[in-house]
Amino acid sequence: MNTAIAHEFVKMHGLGNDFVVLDIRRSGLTLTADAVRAIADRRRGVGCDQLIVVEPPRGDNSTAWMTIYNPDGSESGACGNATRCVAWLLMGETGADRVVIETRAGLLKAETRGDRMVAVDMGPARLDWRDIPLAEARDTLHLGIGLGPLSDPVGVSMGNPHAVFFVPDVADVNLSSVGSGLEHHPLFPERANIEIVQVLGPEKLRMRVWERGAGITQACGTGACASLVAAARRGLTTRKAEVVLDGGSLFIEWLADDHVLMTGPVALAFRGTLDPSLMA
Ligand SMILES: N[C@@H](CCC[C@H](N)C(=O)O)C(=O)O
Repeated sequence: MNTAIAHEFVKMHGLGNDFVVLDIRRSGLTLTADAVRAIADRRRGVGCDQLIVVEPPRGDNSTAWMTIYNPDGSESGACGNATRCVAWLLMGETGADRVVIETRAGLLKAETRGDRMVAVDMGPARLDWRDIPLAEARDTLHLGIGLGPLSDPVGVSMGNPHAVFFVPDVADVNLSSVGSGLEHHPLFPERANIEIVQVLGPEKLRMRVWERGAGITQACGTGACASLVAAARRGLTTRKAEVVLDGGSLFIEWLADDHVLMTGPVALAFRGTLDPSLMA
């Protein structure tokens, strides 16, 4: 471990879902959960919704491995907005217009769609209760749980767990008061990301999110994918929709092979150097 070295980072976001991106492909840094929490702290660290570590590829078919940490120090298998950001950085390095990134959710293929727009194949939506995972066998189309005004979500795994609740109007739900209770519901042994979704039309959804390990964020890429899959499964939309989040829109398509394609913007805010004390 080389925690004494000051590490350079890039601060990026996708629709206001913000990330500290640490490229350790040459430095070989090992991060503790305490270091993740310190870097993600918005007052004493840099501050972010997720800390993203770019590592050397583990297989032959990708450019890099990406590890995703939430600000509470926990690790997630997937992050849609960060995948676009990291893909954009890696494509910028080589000048290529496509790249493959390895994650715990598998190999994710990304390609540029013009100026700071990136499309990522987020892999297949997984709908079996064991994949989410749930604590017991249930029909993932009707999980049958609820809290306050929210009831009966759809369960979807995009490499991370999601519970999608449909509501008449997202503005009427106090997400801060129900988010944590649903994230920690006993049905979700690995906790869950919680989406509330309003159907605006057959190809348009409005979504707000309470992210596992992070709380309310302005956008969640995997949450947008899970919401479109849940809406299409319930017959509320077609398999393609614009998902309007607090931070802006993502364009999601659930392809015939069950893979979910996500297209949206990336933004680079600044570059900086982490003080070694944050990693001690
Ligand atoms: N912001 C993300 C999801 C980040 C991980 C999530 N909080 C989890 O714990 O699964 C996205 O854009 O998908």
